Amino acid sequence: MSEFGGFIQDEVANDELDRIEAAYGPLAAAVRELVDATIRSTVPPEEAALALAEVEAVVKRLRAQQMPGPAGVRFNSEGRAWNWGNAVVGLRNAIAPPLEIVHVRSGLAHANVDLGAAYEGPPGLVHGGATALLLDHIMGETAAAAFTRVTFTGTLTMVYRRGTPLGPLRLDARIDREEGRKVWVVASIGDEEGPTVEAEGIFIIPRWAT
Ligand SMILES: CCCCCCCC(=O)SCCNC(=O)CCNC(=O)[C@H](O)C(C)(C)COP(=O)(O)OP(=O)(O)OC[C@H]1O[C@@H](n2cnc3c(N)ncnc32)[C@H](O)[C@@H]1OP(=O)(O)O
Repeated sequence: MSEFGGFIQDEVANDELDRIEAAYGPLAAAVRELVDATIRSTVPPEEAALALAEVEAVVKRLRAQQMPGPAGVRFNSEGRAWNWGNAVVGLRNAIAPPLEIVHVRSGLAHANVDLGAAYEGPPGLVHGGATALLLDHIMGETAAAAFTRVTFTGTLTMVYRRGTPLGPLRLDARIDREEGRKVWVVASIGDEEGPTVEAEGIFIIPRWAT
C-alpha cells in the first residue's frame, strides 16, 4: 500500500471489492434502519434494554477485526476507487444517507435523496447542518470535474430560503466559473415546490495536487 495526499493505493482486486460491498452494503443499510428504529421506537424501556444487549453483541462481533483508523479514500490499479467511510456517500457508513450522485457531465450533477428522522433539526424539518453537509459533498464532487482532479472546499455560503421538509428531496450542482486553481460551484436542495437552500462555494485545487 502507498499513499498520495491521503489517497491510498490499495491493491484489492475488483471481484474481492464486489464481495466485500455485497456484504457490508446491506449491513450499513440495516444499521441505518436501526438508527431510525431507535429514534422512533415506542417499545417499553425493558424491551429497549434487551435490544441494547443484542446491539452490543453485534458491535463485539464487528470489532473482532478492525482497521487502525478511518477507511480513507482508496484506489487500485484496476481503475476502481472507493470511499466506504465517507459521511455523505460512504457505502459502509450508516450516517451517510447515502447520497447517490448522478454526474450528467463534467461540472453538472444532481441527486435524489429521502431524509428521515435521523436528519431532523427543527420539528419535521432537515437540520441546517445536514443540508450543508449534503450540499458541500455534491458541490465538491462537481468541482472535481468527473473525478479528474482533487478539490477542497475553501468557502461555502448557504442561503436558507425556507425550511427543508423531511422526505424526498433533490439536489442540483453545477460549476459556475473557474479561475486558476479556484472553482466556483452553485447548488441547491429542495422539494417539489423548489429550492429550500441555495449554496455557493469556492473549491480550491490544492497547491500540492498540481
Ligand atoms: C471527490 C471528493 C468530494 C469531496 C467533497 C467534500 C468537500 C470537502 O468537504 S473538503 C474538506 C473541507 N475543506 C478543507 O478541509 C480544506 C482546508 N483547507 C485547505 O486544505 C487549504 O487551505 C486549501 C486547499 C483550501 C488551499 O490551500 P492552497 O492550495 O495552499 O491555497 P493557496 O495557494 O493559498 O491559494 C490558492 C488560491 O485559492 C484562494 N483560497 C485559498 N483558500 C481559500 C478559501 N478558504 N476560500 C476561498 N479562496 C481561497 C487563494 O486566495 C488563492 O487565490 P489566488 O490564486 O486568486 O491568489
